[in-house]
Amino acid sequence: MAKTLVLLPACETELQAKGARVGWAQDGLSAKGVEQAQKAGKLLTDAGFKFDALFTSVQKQAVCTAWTALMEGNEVAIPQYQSYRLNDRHWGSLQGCSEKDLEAKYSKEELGNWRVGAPPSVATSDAQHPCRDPKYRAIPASLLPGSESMATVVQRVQPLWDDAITPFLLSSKTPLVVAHEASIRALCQLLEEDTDQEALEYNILPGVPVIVELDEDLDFRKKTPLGLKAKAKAKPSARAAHDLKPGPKPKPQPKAMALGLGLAPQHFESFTDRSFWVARVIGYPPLPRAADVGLSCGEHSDYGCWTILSQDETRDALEVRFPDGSWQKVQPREDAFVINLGDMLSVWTQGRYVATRHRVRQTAGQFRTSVAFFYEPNLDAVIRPLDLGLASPQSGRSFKPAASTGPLARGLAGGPVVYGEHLYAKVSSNFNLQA
Ligand SMILES: O=C(O)CCC(=O)C(=O)O
Ligand SMILES: [Fe+2]
Repeated sequence: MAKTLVLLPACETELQAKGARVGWAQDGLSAKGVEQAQKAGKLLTDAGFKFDALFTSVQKQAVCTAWTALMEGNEVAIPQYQSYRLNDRHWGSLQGCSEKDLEAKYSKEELGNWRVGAPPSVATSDAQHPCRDPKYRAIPASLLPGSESMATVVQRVQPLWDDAITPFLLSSKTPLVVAHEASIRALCQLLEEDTDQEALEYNILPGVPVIVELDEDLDFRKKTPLGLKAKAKAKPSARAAHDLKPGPKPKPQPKAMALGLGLAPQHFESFTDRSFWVARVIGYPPLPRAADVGLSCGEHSDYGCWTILSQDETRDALEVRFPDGSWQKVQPREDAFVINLGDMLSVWTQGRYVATRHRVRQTAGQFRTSVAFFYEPNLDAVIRPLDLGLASPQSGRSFKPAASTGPLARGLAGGPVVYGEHLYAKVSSNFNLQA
């Protein structure tokens, strides 16, 4: 059964009416903001919504919006959960500044970068830093930001989504989430599995409720703003009728990997949202049958997350190394792909998932073709062992570290590896790029 979630973006505040950025400041609604919230409440009541729980930030703006809206209906006995995880984005030293002041003080480029990236941070000694605010006393200092990028807002929102909101949805209850432009954007980004740039395109308007439909596994189906007049559609031109209609973007999401490791489905998204994936069609001319050691593709493990490999019908070519050191043939099957786990998956899981060592010996008298899709982390992703509650690294078992030096060795020993560094080290040792 489909699930429904209602998101209500907080209404205009006094500071916003003056063109300033609120961030984490406490700021009540402006007269216009109160009207926006009342209108939202009427829309939700008229549409027949009944809520089982209310989630807000700990900011006046969201709490006032929520209750002004709810006062328009008769449902006031709802459990309310407040969390700093739904706060607006912390704008660091830009907080409270008007757009005009910012334009005078900073370059267009800087302001452009801070749409996605973190603006200059406030120090913990600064009154604007949340650690100075008794409201956040119970929250570990390391979680309280001095400024935030879009990505860190997503990280902040995610645990609340995973641990608090999803249980309501899974038991078919309808939660109302009243939060801020940035936290609602982050929540939608998580649900829609979009990148920061894609999320910048969302139209999140103060006081305009967004009805989100999810399927029974909580996968995103669609979101619809309530009460916005649909824009008149331009008649399609003859040319447009011939254009390819863009479908949903293919986004290989390592969800199964996250779920299989007991992590939240989106856990790997920030490591792979700019995946350095590669797809290769590989041709292997036959080697002379007599060639004992002639290898078409020498022993190696793949570099990143995993590889999906399709082999043609040539038999006896691909071989996989087993823990006892022996080589086993991996014969092609029409109904199956070969999945090779990569080095970074080994680092993440401390060897629980072994990066398969494999090679190709193409001795059949025919030309062999294989197609490999290498799914890799972002080049700048920092990979370090996950906290999976493993008793100890399983290096004693079947896991044989493939490198004794370099970034991979560091990763296997528990340290961080930047994927691009590992890739470069591996490719340069394979192809002698030092020259
Ligand atoms: O062609 C194959 O079967 C394997 C290719 C491979 O392992 C690779 O290119 O990394
Ligand atoms: Fe490979």
